Amino acid sequence: MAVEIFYDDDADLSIIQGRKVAVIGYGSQGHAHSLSLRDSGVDVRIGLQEGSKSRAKAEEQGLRVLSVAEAAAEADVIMILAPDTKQRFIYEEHIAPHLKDGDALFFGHGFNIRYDLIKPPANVDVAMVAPKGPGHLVRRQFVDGKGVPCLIAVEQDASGNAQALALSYAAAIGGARAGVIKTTFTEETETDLFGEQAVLCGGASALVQTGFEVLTEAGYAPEIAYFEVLHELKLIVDLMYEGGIARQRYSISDTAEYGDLTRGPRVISPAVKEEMKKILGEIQDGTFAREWVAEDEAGRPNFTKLEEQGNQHPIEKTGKKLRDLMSWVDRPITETA
Ligand SMILES: NC(=O)C1=CN([C@@H]2O[C@H](COP(=O)(O)OP(=O)(O)OC[C@H]3O[C@@H](n4cnc5c(N)ncnc54)[C@H](OP(=O)(O)O)[C@@H]3O)[C@@H](O)[C@H]2O)C=CC1
Ligand SMILES: CC[C@](O)(C(C)=O)C(=O)O
Ligand SMILES: [Mg+2]
Ligand SMILES: [Mg+2]
Repeated sequence: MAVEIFYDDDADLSIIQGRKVAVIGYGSQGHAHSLSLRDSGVDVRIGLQEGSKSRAKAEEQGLRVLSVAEAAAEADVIMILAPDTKQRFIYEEHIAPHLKDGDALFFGHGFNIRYDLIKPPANVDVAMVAPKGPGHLVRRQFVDGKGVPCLIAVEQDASGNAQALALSYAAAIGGARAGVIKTTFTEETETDLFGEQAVLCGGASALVQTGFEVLTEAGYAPEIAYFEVLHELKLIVDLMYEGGIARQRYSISDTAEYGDLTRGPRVISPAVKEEMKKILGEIQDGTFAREWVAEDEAGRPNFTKLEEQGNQHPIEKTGKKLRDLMSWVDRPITETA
């Protein structure tokens, strides 16, 4: 079935401009949504926990920061942009007691609804506006007059206007400049988790690290290995982004293209595809969600260990040295947060 895609002309910005929005969290997504909502003429306040590291940044940007409970009580659209594993506690303690008839509860990712961690009451709209890109680029694209595509979904339409409200919100953060696709909480959650685990983050990071290891273990200079498997990856992906895999293949040499066509499927072999299917199965049957929630509740021992191992990988040291020589590359991921 063809998806529905909406653009600026389909959205009514005045809907979100007529509401009071609370953004809970001021991290990667939170700062991008809040600043762009404000720049789009929306009445926005930020809800943060006591002692939050993010408070100073939000206040420096001229935003009004309240406690989560105060922000939720004041607002009629509450967008939860705190970490997925913390959302249910924040919701139960600080948001649920302040929900009123006609309020809207918004999410930037469907995890807590898809896995039944948050169960909102029947008298509020429950919708999602999920940018398909990192928050810092969501903001950077907005400032540059462009946008990151967004997904919208409505889980509960108490008002009868939840979709128009979600589309209006998506337009206010620049999403409708690029395209807003209608989906469901289930489809967004499962595809987002699969994408980040198998391809965008897990797959790509492991591919780059393994390529670097193969070259350096074979005696090649780490600097050459770094340029080959990491730095140049962006240039190749930029071509895919602009014109698909076909454009990338048009631009590379025919020697590279022959290697691509014949060796690529050996790297991403049928066994890799089978593993990807297993990963998708663990997302669909809730295994991954249960594991991640339990890992967080246990204080993240495995997460911390693996993150540290990643930081110690030799490619990070080589990369830092080389990026220090290319002033334009190591641009702060945002000028605002
Ligand atoms: N990162 C991304 O680009 C994307 C994220 N998403 C989704 O957006 C949501 C937010 O993710 P992300 O932006 O990465 O989160 P971050 O980790 O970058 O930021 C989380 C923010 O929430 C605050 N916070 C933490 N605990 C609490 C609390 N108890 N009460 C109130 N605020 C709290 C943090 O404050 P402090 O600084 O004090 O820790 C911080 O400001 C998630 O649902 C995620 O899946 C969706 C698309 C892309
Ligand atoms: C790809 C990672 C992501 O899903 C994103 C930036 O969209 C995330 O959860 O951060
Ligand atoms: Mg994503
Ligand atoms: Mg994600």
